[in-house]
Amino acid sequence: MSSFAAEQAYLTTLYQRLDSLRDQADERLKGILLESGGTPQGRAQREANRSHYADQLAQMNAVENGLCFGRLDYTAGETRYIGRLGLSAPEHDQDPLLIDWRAPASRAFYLATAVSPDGVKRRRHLRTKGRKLTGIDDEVLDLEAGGAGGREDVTGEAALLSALTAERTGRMRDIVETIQAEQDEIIRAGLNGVTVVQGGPGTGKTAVALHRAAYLLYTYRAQLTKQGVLILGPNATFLRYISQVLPSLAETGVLLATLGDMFPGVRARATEKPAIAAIKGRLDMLEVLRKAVADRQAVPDDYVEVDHDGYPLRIERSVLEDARSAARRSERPHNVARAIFVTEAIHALSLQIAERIGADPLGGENLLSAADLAETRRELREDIDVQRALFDFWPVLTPRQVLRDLLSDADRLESAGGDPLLLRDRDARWSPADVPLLDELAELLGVDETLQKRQAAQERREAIEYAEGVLEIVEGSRSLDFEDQEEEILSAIDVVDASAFVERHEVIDTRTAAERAAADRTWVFGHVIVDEAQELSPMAWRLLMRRCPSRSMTVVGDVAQTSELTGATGWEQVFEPYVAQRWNLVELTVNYRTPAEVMAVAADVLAAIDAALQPPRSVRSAGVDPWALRVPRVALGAETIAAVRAETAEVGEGRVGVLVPEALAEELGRQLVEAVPGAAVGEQPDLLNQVALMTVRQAKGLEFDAVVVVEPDEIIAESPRGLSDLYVAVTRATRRLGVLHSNDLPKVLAALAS
Ligand SMILES: Nc1ncnc2c1ncn2[C@@H]1O[C@H](COP(=O)(O)OP(=O)(O)OP(=O)(O)O)[C@@H](O)[C@H]1O
Repeated sequence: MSSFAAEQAYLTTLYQRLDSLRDQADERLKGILLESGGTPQGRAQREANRSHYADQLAQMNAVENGLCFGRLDYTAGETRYIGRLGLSAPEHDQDPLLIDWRAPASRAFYLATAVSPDGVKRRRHLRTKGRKLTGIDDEVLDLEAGGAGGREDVTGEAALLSALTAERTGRMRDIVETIQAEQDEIIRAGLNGVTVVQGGPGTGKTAVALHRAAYLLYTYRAQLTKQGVLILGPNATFLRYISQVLPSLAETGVLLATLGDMFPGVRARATEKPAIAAIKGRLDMLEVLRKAVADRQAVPDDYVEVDHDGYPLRIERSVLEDARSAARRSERPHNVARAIFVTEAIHALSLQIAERIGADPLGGENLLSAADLAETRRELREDIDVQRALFDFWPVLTPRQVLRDLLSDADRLESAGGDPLLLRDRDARWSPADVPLLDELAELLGVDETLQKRQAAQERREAIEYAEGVLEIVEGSRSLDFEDQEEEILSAIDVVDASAFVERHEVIDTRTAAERAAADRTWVFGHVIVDEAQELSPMAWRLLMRRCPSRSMTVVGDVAQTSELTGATGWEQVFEPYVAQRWNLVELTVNYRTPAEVMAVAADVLAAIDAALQPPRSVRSAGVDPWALRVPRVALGAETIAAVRAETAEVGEGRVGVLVPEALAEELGRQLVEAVPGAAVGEQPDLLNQVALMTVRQAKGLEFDAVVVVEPDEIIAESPRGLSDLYVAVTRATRRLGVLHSNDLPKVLAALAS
């Protein structure tokens, strides 16, 4: 049999095995779905089994394409097949049919080279379409057996180049078939500690981050399935761009989010001026927020008077000041310390009343007993007017309320020491830079647990009430009157039955850790991965560190691409405050995206950002020179359309990205859509369209077969980090780069001027 036929036969065996395992899981799942009743534990176990088989099925469905992509032949005669999933043989004592790419036994597939073959004689890449084998690429690694050939710095060169030159689709693909050695090292690093991956554009940072998530979930499954893994990306368009990678690797338990999603209940998507976002991102905001909360703990100029028990009761400033000092001294969050404030104030007021009504007319000791005083305190506590007055001086606050009030009220802002530039409309939508502020406020305010407990008790009471109603219908008996106190409920009804009923009917939480984490501000993740990490502000880092007290993190980024004004220009400044020196820096040096011709242009821009920075080395040339075209300003729209048409013709099914200055985005977008219906423009362009026009900020992390950069000098001028923006823009291309300009070409692009 030819080796092609033999490999096809093996693939067929693998798919048959996959089908049979899938049928088994399907049968079991159906069986479970038919079961009902049982004890609460039994139901919980059933739910666990259900989700186990459902996950298995989802995984097996996900790996249908590219199930097996590699084979290793060892000098000792052994052969291993590598794939997206491990497949055991039908007989338990036989070797596995397929080894998961993440298993230690697969490692040689990514690392073995002719110089250090690690016992591997031949690495074979299998190319497939559906269940059919379409091609085989072999690398002989045993120098004595036949010589290596090809390049020493990449593994699986043919397969790699075919992946890199493939047309883009608007969605990132997994790279599991061609992970390179320097990437593999990072993907398989241990779970603990902070790993910072610094790498130039196109070095595979995003790819590495995603494959690392898949690796960690495979290797530390029990721990991470419970706690979940968070991947934080720069914006929603980017998250959509990467959204297919983990499912194609059969992993779904990861929360993909932007900073704007990190405060449950808020979807912060509003855009704002970079300068405003920068103010919000600086650590000075901490003091402003502290002051804003303290300002809510106000006292009257003199006193307030309320009606208590038919008499006027004066609440003096000094009473409130003392109560406030006691509450502040506790250093508890505002809503938690409120109980102290109220207790202290009530105590002082009760003494005031005692003075009035218990004074001995003969000048002796106060006539009120301790019990009388306690009764007075109870009455004060229950007096709605007193409650209201105290609420005004120490209200229960929510983060949204405090931040909205602060940012929309010039007096509050000034009093808190906030920059007047922050002032905005009261009904303005939340922006991503607001989220760390909301989170910080949530910490400063805390949650009044008595309130929370009361709410939980109330919910349970309602459930019992409902259960009791159901039992009542069943028994055709008594009606009940519920009081506020739970104890009273306990004595009033046969709670054992009703609460047992509630328990039995409580919904078992079937959400994954990722889903539960998304709804819980205080969720602590097992691992946090941050992409485009250079953009995060110091305030945003504080939020993230709270979500990851174990500091088990992978942070990928490029300090030369920083756009945000409070973004990082060095990694020390980010991590020093949290982990001192205990973080690990690794670098990626090879650019897989951008061909050498384009990278030569980018290198000049990089040199202008910082002469000490080295551009990553391109792994290939495209054979096409980047172009620049000077056009009259009035013809910019028409010329952009013409360039888009020309580039579209060049890239076949591939994608064309038009990157424009912020100030021109709307107008050029409008003209483009008129001429090229379906072109993606606006705040969240749909990358599945063949042509997309956006600002550089939106294009962070994305790539296109052809990129047209419009008015580069304006891109530079728009921001103090304009050169970094231009660097990002020119490095988005996988094949072709063009520049349209009506003004002079910026000096950094002089190489294009010929
Ligand atoms: N080992 C690999 N095999 C195949 N393709 C790869 C490999 N590494 C990277 N790529 C491809 O190179 C391109 C760039 O990768 P990626 O987007 O992860 O880079 P990046 O470092 O995050 O870039 P940027 O900083 O510009 O956002 C992607 O299309 C990715 O699929």
